[in-house]
Amino acid sequence: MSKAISQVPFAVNEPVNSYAPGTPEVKSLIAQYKKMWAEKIEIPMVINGEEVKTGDTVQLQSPQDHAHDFGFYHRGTMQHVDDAINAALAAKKEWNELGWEHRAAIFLKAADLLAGPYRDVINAATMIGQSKNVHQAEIDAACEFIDFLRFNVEFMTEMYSEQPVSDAGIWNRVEYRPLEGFVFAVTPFNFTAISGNLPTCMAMLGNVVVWKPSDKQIYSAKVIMDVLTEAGLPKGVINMIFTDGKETAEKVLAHRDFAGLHFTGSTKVFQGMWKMIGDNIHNYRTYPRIVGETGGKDFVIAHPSANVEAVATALVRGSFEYQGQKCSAASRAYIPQSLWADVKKVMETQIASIKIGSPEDPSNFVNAVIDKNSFEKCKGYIDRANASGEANVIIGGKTDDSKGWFVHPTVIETTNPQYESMVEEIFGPILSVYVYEDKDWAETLKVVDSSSPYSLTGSVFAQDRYAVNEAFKALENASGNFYINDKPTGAVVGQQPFGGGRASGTNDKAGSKMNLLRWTSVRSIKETFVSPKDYKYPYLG
Ligand SMILES: NC(=O)c1ccc[n+]([C@@H]2O[C@H](COP(=O)([O-])OP(=O)(O)OC[C@H]3O[C@@H](n4cnc5c(N)ncnc54)[C@H](O)[C@@H]3O)[C@@H](O)[C@H]2O)c1
Ligand SMILES: N[C@@H](CCC=O)C(=O)O
Repeated sequence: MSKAISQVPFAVNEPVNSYAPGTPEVKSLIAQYKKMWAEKIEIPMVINGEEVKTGDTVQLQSPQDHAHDFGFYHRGTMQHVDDAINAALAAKKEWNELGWEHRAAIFLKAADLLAGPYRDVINAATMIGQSKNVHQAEIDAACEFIDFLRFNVEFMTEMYSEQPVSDAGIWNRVEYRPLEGFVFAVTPFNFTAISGNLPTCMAMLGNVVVWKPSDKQIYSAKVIMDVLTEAGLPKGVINMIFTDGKETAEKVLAHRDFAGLHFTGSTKVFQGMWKMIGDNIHNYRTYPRIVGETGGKDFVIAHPSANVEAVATALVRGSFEYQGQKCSAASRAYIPQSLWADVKKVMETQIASIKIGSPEDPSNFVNAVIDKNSFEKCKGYIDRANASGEANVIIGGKTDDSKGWFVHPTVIETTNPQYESMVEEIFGPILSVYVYEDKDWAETLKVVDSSSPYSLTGSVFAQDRYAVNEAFKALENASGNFYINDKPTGAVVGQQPFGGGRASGTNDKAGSKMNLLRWTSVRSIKETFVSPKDYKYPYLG
């Protein structure tokens, strides 16, 4: 244990590389991409620090070229789930007893490895497996993940420093114990950083983890595990398994030592897991912590005083970066009649200049959606809008699955603010727009607040400060992250703590002290220096 109270390095956000044409960093990253594209990677599970190869292999296909398989992973069974739980529980005592500085050092080292020798590798894996362009890979897989690691170390020490006051003659302390048992991280395909953050932030606090990444993010998940291993993470602390989601949940969530779920993914899956936890509530040693960040139907509302170019640009970037596959993506917009023709014109011009294709060419702004299911889902919304009497596809609408899962940036205009694409999460490059009469601003704020079950992110655009304030108040519970004159995506760790309420999650704010607190169970300690020796109150003589 520690014999000093030490200060961790001050966390600052990792600078984002430009990858401008001709720069050394873009040459290096594209060379890495080509190298990894040509390899056939074999990806085992990692249980108790050992690579586990089952022989039941699944090919990995790239979204931008579905005929190209870049490797395979080993699929596990329920026996591997048991093995992972047992490995985690076996590692618990030693990991918990290791001083926090040693735990912190491992994750700080992982951050430095990602910032240095692994930067191209994790970015390239994210480009190949998840179809992100160089900028989207850089802000996610490199920068956001590095930020999570460094800031969480700082938040952990801030949290540990928060101590109660003590009256004369006594010393009050609190200690932040890890949860009793093991914790379960279930992560989505769309952010490498989230996949890295969910298991690591819990492990940092002394917890032991069973981690099930999405089968669509396995390549970059492997890189995360490689980095953690090189950084010195002891065996069994984080166990990575590639097993069926539902079956795994049924097994893990029925275990007596299950102590917490850290989930990011769709609302329906999270609700199913919450229900399973409820059904098992009598089986547990302790009440499990449940943290879930889930779906979104994120809004942009413009006031008649808004700047046209700013609105149009926020819609183009907010809706189409990473093909709209961000939980924060702008997917419904409310534009006043007086601005609509101009906003539409700027959007048409900007979208016409967007290049679509493989991330291997950094000039492609839009790449492929994750898989066939997503492609079909997007196509369904486009086809139904084309056939609908109350909606029109006014920009884009083209899809092409001949080589990869490409859906062109699409804008649907509808006369019905309750139209399906205005209220349902699509998770693709499709923006729906409802044009309102300028006089209906206040009524439209009510529609924004009430027409979707989600409450993740949202933006208001206005130059009129009274209008900003009106939206701020009317939309108080309509989003967990609220933006004024900015797009609703791109939260930065340490700057905009991220998460939403209603059907969007438990709003425990990833990358913040609020989240870390959920993975601890506080013990209060009171020590009396000179203990009383008589039961009588002073006035009883
Ligand atoms: N709010 C946020 O911070 C945030 C961030 C990223 C993504 N998301 C959401 O995630 C979704 C997209 O990610 P996705 O497609 O990977 O989500 P998903 O719900 O399909 O999968 C998430 C994880 O759950 C697992 N899973 C799937 N079915 C399961 C089941 N029945 N039981 C247990 N586990 C199961 C998957 O294998 C994966 O690991 C979107 O809804 C998006 O809004 C939210
Ligand atoms: N933190 C990211 C969203 C992650 C969800 O997919 C953002 O703010 O855009």
